Amino acid sequence: MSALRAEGVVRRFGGLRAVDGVDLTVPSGVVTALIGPNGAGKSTLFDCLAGGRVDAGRVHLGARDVTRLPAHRRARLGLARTFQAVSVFPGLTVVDNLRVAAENRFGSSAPARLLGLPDPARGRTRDAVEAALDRLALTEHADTPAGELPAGILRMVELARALAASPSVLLLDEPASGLDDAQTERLRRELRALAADGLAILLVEHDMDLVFGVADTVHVMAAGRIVAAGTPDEIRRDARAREVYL
Ligand SMILES: Nc1ncnc2c1ncn2[C@@H]1O[C@H](COP(=O)(O)OP(=O)(O)OP(=O)(O)O)[C@@H](O)[C@H]1O
Repeated sequence: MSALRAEGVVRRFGGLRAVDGVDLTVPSGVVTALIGPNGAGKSTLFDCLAGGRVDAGRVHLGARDVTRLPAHRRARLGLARTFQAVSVFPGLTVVDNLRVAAENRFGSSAPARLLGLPDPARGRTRDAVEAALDRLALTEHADTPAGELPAGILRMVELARALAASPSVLLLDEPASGLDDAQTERLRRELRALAADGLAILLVEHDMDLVFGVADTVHVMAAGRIVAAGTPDEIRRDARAREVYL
C-alpha cells in the first residue's frame, strides 16, 4: 500500500485552481519527486498533503483518510515535512530544535512527570534525537544555537528535525536550496539511504541534477495538474515534460 496518496485533490485560491484534481501516490522505500515550472502548484499540493486546506478530493496516510486532519495530527501519525525557507528556531540549540520535534511526535506523559515516574516517551525522544544527529553528522553542532550556523548546515538541521520525529513519510520542500555541490551530494546519499530504510519520500526540488540523481519516480506538474510521470529516464525523454519544464 502507498504510504501517502492524493486522490482528485483540488485547492482553489478565488477563481484559480492552483491544484486541479491531482492523483499522486508516494510509496514506501522510494524517492518520489515533484517538479515543474514556477507557479505550477507544487508547493500548494505539498501543503495539501502536509495538512493545509483541501477543497475537494482525499488524502490518505496509510489506510487512514487524513483529508480533514490538521498538520500536527498528521505529524503524530508519522508525516514529517521540511520548509522551503529554513524554519528552525534560531535561539534554540540544534539538539533542542530536534527535541521539540520528537516531543511533538511522541508526546510526554504529564502524570508520569508529576509523579516523578519513568516516562517512556522521554526515552523514545532521546533516542530519536540522538539517531537523527548521528545520521546527519550534526553531533558536533548539537549544543550550538541554530541561528549561529551557516546556511548549508542549517538545511541539514532542518532535515534532522524532520527525522527526529521518526516519520514514515517525509515531505521535502526544496531541501537543496542554499547547498553547495558537496552538501547536495551528501543530501543525495542520505535520501537514498533513508528510502532504503523504508521511508516514503516526496521531494519538491528545482535542482534537476539532484532530482534525476536521486528519484525513483518523477511527476511533472504544470498549471495545477500532473502532466507526466515516470522514471527519470522516461521523464527526460517525455515530450510533454520537456515542453513544460525541462
Ligand atoms: N496564498 C495564495 N493566494 C493566492 N494565490 C496563491 C497562493 N499561494 C499560491 N497561489 C497561486 O497558486 C499557484 C500555484 O502556486 P505554488 O506556489 O503552489 O506553485 P509552485 O509550483 O510551488 O511554484 P514555485 O516553484 O515558484 O515554488 C500560483 O499561481 C500562485 O500564484
